[in-house]
Amino acid sequence: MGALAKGLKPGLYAITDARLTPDDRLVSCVEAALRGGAVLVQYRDKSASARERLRQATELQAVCRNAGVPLIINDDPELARRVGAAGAHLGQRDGSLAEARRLLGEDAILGATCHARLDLAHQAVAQGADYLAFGRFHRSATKPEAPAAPRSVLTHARHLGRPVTAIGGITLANARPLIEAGADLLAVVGGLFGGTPEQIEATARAFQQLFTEHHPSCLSQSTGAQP
Ligand SMILES: Cc1ncc(COP(=O)(O)OP(=O)(O)O)c(N)n1
Ligand SMILES: Cc1nc(C(=O)O)sc1CCOP(=O)(O)O
Ligand SMILES: [Mg+2]
Repeated sequence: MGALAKGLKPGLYAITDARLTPDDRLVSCVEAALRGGAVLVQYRDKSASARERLRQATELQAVCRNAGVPLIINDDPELARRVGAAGAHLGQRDGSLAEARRLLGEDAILGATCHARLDLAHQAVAQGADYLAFGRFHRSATKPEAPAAPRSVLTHARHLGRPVTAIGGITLANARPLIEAGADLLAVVGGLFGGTPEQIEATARAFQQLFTEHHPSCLSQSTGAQP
């Protein structure tokens, strides 16, 4: 499998977190994930002020642009517009995908949370989502209240013709069956951003290696890995 629509590539989707990637290490942690080959980054912060969020998102946009990797802003299409990010991720209570599309334009990447529900995925596609996120697949310290999802939803969702993202409690130890079930992207917070920048880089590289093993032709350009 090669590149997906809108320049998306199969691989690790690194999601920031106010606890694990606090302000003083946000940029170094994301840079480490990018060095390890993360193919997509999401800025997700539920606690910072609007002013802090603008500054942090601006910094991450510069880092991601340098790396040639799209930055997605969680919950907030207006912030995505202000910092020139590639797109936004919206959950079921985060407002309309159609309005986000109007605000950000046709080229923007819009992601939608679908939990374990294919009906929500169908709706999201009809409303213009570019990728579909399902989860949670394992216990998540980041979002323990997220409803559980079976791996089979990843396989079924492939028929919808949008990149399929898995999220929730994903680690190197449990990632492979999710890729085998059909995940194009693995969205990870705790299973990536727990350690030092060196550890984050190594973990990101190991996630990417799982994709390379599953799709031997698809990642050599993005990671620099030899086939
Ligand atoms: C890639 C990805 N998938 C799912 C989510 C969760 O979105 P949402 O349900 O809106 O919950 P919050 O992240 O806003 O707490 C996500 N952010 N990213
Ligand atoms: C933000 C989020 N959304 C989820 C969902 O199921 O929709 S699970 C989740 C948390 C992901 O963090 P971690 O990798 O640490 O479990
Ligand atoms: Mg949300």
